[in-house]
Amino acid sequence: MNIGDSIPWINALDIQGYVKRMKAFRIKVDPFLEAEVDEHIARRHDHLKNEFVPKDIVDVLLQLVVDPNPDFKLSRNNIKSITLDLFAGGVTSPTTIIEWALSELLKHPKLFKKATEELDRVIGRERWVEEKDLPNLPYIKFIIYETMRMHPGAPMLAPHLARENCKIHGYDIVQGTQVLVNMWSIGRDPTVWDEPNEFCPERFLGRDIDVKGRHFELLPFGSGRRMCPGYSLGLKLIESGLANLLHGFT
Ligand code: HEM
Repeated sequence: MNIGDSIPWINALDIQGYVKRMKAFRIKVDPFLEAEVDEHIARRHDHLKNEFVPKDIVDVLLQLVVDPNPDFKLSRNNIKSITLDLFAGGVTSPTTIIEWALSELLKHPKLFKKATEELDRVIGRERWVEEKDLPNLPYIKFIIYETMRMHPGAPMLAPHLARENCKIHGYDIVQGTQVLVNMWSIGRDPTVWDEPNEFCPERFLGRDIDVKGRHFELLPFGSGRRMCPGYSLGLKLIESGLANLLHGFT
């Protein structure tokens, strides 16, 4: 967390050095994003005589730039920012969860064995795990749910803003207040979870809980209209990444 977000007069001091690091990162990553956008524009021009068929998200975003009657206008900076957002969401979040899952499994060899037994039974030793196999690997899914309960990728989700005055648990929340949902402490709350500090994927067995934002005790992707739009892709990346690592290595 950036302390300056909560105590605005401290913000200018940048005491954690986030703004400095962000600016350094921008200098590093901007040439890459510029090159991507240029390359896509060039490819678009090459196809100008034939009908251009967008191949990826940058093509789609560029379409919005040239659209004569857009619902909203995108700038080059917007395209670069959205692309960077997708990299951050699509790469760092899933890999963090996979690392936590591996860390827990290394501490719990019995669970590790149970996971590899499921893989041997469902997939066999002759091939890798594919996307179509994922619905048949419930134990892998429970490991991931349990990992996200104890180690949510975004422990405070993203900051939200109260659009109107409201009351939560007897507290008055004034319109315009920044609201943070502490997913980390909900995931460790003993009134919600039995033995919350124990890593136990079996707790999900036979329970109707998923991570789609419907069960407020487990919201690693948030909930409602600002919920993570990449949750389905994110889950598949984690499930297939973890399953293949467990399947291929000891
Ligand atoms: C395991 C992986 C992921 C986790 C744990 C995760 C988690 C989250 C969380 C907690 C939020 C904020 C939700 C809220 O405050 O209510 C969020 C927002 C977002 N996520 Fe993800 N995410 C993951 C994967 C992805 C992927 C794969 C993408 C895209 C390729 C993505 C793109 C986004 C974007 C664009 C937002 C902002 C949405 C908005 O503000 O309206 N995420 N994510």
